[in-house]
Amino acid sequence: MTAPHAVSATSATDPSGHGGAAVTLERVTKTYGRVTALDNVSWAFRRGSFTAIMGASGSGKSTFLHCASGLDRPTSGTIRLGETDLGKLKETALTELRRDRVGFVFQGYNLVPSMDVQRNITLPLTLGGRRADSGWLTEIVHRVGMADRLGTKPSQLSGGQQQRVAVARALVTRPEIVFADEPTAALDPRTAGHVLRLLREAADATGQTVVLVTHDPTAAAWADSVVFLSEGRIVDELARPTAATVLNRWETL
Ligand SMILES: Nc1ncnc2c1ncn2[C@@H]1O[C@H](COP(=O)(O)OP(=O)(O)OP(=O)(O)O)[C@@H](O)[C@H]1O
Repeated sequence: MTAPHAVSATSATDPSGHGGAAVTLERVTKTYGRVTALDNVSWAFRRGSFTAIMGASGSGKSTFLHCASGLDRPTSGTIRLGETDLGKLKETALTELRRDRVGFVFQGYNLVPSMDVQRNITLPLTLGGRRADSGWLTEIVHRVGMADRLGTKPSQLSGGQQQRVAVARALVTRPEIVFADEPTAALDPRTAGHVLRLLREAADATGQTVVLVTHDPTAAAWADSVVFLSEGRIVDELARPTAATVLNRWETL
């Protein structure tokens, strides 16, 4: 499956300031001992945009995603989700923010084996003591094509089906932003295309902001723009990417 031409943004930055940004990083640095994994990074993800993050192994992609999503705290700098300064939140509040306002999709699906598809999808709501909005639940279950598998356990699903359940789980709280870390790395190209289409739809149909970490130029081509990391810094941005232009830019970095 090939990616459609990117449809909306030509830039992930927000020229109007923080008001239009889902997540803003200001001079964010993350060090591990002597290693500087993120080096004074500033960036804003415009609401409703779909951005791919690319870079060589060790360039800081996972660190970027973990800091931007509140999974980890930077050594210095400021990260805001909307107007909320993550650095000002205590651990419990940060956990609740991640559960209620952020969606995550990982390479390994991370479904709970003992729970059926429906319970896996609604888990973030259950953990937050909330009930599913039945209209929204029905919509996302149909969107990911799992309406007839709600009683199935993850072990009875293919990798692509499990990842579609994980996407539904990421969307069930209507998060402001969805972070996806190599979500298609274990999938064949056609199945990967199905999963990427779901992320594209999340941005286009529901205005969610999507940030995708990937090594794959074909996957990156589903995004509105590609941000390139090298040695912990943002070194380039490519708008309206195609697999060919991503590959070309990658080779000339
Ligand atoms: N927990 C950690 N402890 C020490 N060093 C770390 C830790 N996490 C990351 N690093 C280092 O920080 C740098 C950036 O790592 P990061 O995992 O963010 O890169 P990446 O671009 O996601 O790599 P890959 O594509 O291989 O997953 C690397 O030099 C890595 O060794």
